[in-house]
Amino acid sequence: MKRISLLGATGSIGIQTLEVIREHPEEFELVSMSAGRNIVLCRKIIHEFQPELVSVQEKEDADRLKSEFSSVKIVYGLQGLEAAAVFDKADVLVNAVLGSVGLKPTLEAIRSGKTIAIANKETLVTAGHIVMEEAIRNNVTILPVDSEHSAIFQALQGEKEKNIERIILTASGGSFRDRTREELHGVTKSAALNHPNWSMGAKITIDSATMMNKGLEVIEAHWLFSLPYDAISVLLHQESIIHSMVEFHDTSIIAQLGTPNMKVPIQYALTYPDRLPLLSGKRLNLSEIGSLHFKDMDLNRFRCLKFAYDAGRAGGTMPAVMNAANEAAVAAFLQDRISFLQIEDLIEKAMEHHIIIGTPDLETIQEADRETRNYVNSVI
Ligand SMILES: NC(=O)C1=CN([C@@H]2O[C@H](COP(=O)(O)OP(=O)(O)OC[C@H]3O[C@@H](n4cnc5c(N)ncnc54)[C@H](OP(=O)(O)O)[C@@H]3O)[C@@H](O)[C@H]2O)C=CC1
Ligand SMILES: CC(=O)[C@@H](O)[C@H](O)COP(=O)(O)O
Ligand SMILES: [Mn+2]
Repeated sequence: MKRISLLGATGSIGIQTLEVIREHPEEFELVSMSAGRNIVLCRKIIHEFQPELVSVQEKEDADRLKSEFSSVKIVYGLQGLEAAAVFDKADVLVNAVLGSVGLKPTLEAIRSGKTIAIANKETLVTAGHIVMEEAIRNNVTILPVDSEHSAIFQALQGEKEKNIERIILTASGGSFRDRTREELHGVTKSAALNHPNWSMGAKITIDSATMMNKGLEVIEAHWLFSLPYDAISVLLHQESIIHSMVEFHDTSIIAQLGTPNMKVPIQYALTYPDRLPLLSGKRLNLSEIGSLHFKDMDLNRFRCLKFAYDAGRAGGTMPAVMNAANEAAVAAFLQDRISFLQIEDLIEKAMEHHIIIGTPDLETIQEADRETRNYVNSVI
């Protein structure tokens, strides 16, 4: 029996993780969890899964839940997130919270010896060097949940790092894949939120439309697989059937395929190195699909991908700054405060404005994150 702590239980990945737990009650148990502000769903999850510790974002919500669930330990805020992450009865932390708020709880969970199943890509983007160092120091395994990284991780089983030529992350192209830059002026929020292949939370769906999602994934891959940026490439693949590939020096390419279903990588991270049958979800039928399409990535069309390569190569505080600018800009777009194309303008401005600090510690990263959010909001 694997005992799970789940951060972001009320989100897209969180809900799918709960489905995996529900489908395999003999294998998995939810022992602690966090929600943000969706208290209606949080309450339902507590009733069904009966975790021992629950964290929510706001104190008022925590007070309300305390009066309803006397046998559950209810905590709140950033300290609450950390308490849920390090809960002593948990073996594994599934980090599916949104944004760089996921960083500190991940580090605390690593220090307390938990295996980490990481969906929260912002954690690795902002402080990959610290996270990976801490994981090595504490002999902790970090298992990818992001579909592309899970694909690469699966393709690398039994392979030697020294034989890798490059990895190829596939990108669907998002909601505006077939539009030119000129056609992006005035696009609506609802059009941007209409991802062609995946049903995901709002922020990552916008990241997908700006191609920042792939940019974050390039940096995430750099840390997870210890590869230089020159060995990480991105390929447009509109069907999201090949989730990513590894090319070896002998020219062989190993790819992982499947219908777009996040329960596969979530479940694999929870069962690794074993597998379990997936009890819900469509099997891939290639003859039904018929053909798959591929196209080189145009960095002038998808500027956010270029920003991410630049930030990753620059290193230091720059990836954290790029990420914070993106989080602030996407939040503003979702609140109808800026247009779609202003997202990338704001990220570019924030990166130009920032003076890099090399090999930053956690406090320096958190300060750069705060300053960048303030800067972006002041520009808006
Ligand atoms: N969705 C997907 O298919 C994929 C997602 N990812 C990554 O996984 C992470 C989660 O994505 P997704 O599930 O789509 O996001 P959602 O927006 O659907 O869910 C986010 C979760 O985090 C909680 N949350 C948000 N802000 C805070 C906060 N400040 N404090 C505490 N809790 C908070 C939300 O709570 P509430 O809703 O209760 O307010 C919710 O539970 C992201 O990093 C994303 O990039 C990676 C690959 C695929
Ligand atoms: C499901 C998942 O892992 C997302 O990160 C997905 O990859 C988004 O798709 P694109 O960013 O390729 O549009
Ligand atoms: Mn992904």
